[in-house]
Amino acid sequence: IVGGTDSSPGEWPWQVSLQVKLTTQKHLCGGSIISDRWILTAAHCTDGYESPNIWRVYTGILKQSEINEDTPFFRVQDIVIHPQYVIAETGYDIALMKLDKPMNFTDFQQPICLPSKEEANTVYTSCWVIGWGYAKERGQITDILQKANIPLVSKEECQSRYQEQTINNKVICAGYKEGGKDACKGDSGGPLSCKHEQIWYLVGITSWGEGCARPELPGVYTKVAEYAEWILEKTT
Ligand SMILES: Cc1c(O)cccc1C(=O)Nc1cccc2ccc(C(=N)N)cc12
Repeated sequence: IVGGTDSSPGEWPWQVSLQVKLTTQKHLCGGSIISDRWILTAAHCTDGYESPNIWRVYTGILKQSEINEDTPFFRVQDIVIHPQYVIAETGYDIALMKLDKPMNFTDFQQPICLPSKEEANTVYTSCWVIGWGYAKERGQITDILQKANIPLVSKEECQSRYQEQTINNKVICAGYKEGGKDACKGDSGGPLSCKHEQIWYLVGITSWGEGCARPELPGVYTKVAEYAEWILEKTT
């Protein structure tokens, strides 16, 4: 996250760190808890890492430095990638990870609400992007989970900024005209969480953007409400 601030323990209990263990282990992406066995993330996070066995899901974590050989994690039993996904910029950047066993919900790990298809045109006024991703374009993974509140941007404004891509109703854009606050590499797959009538909803999944936090170049997020049926079909 560029231009963010440190999160507090338990502030974003649905946020997970998705890590890959090969010869070494590293944080690759964020993700969101949506039930006791399912994590929602971005399909592009699995590019080149399609095998469920190499993934480790860390829940209830605030700092990456909390993670060591003794830190408990969930294994991944199954990865479900949207069938129409090709690359982030052309959409359908959504994937599900099924955990090897159900998690117990606590103050530090619990699900976020999915918006329904009917709520696809709700006007959200308080949205936050969260993650351990780069704090600048040529950056690195941060230790403490970062948060930044970002205003949503209309589809028309977003399309005018990205002439080479198609900005349709299945994505949602967020950013400041002057830049400065945005998601970045390593935040992918994480939530764009919006509070509406005292309830938090998973409105977007961090997907792509030209650079990070550049003026007039908003972040592009998979619009979760457009995939409510697909998610229910795959997880029930
Ligand atoms: C290509 C690239 C890097 O190599 C390093 C950092 C950023 C980039 C880049 O252009 N964009 C990005 C690459 C990977 C994931 C990204 C996620 C969000 C955003 C966003 N602005 N909301 C930009 C991303």
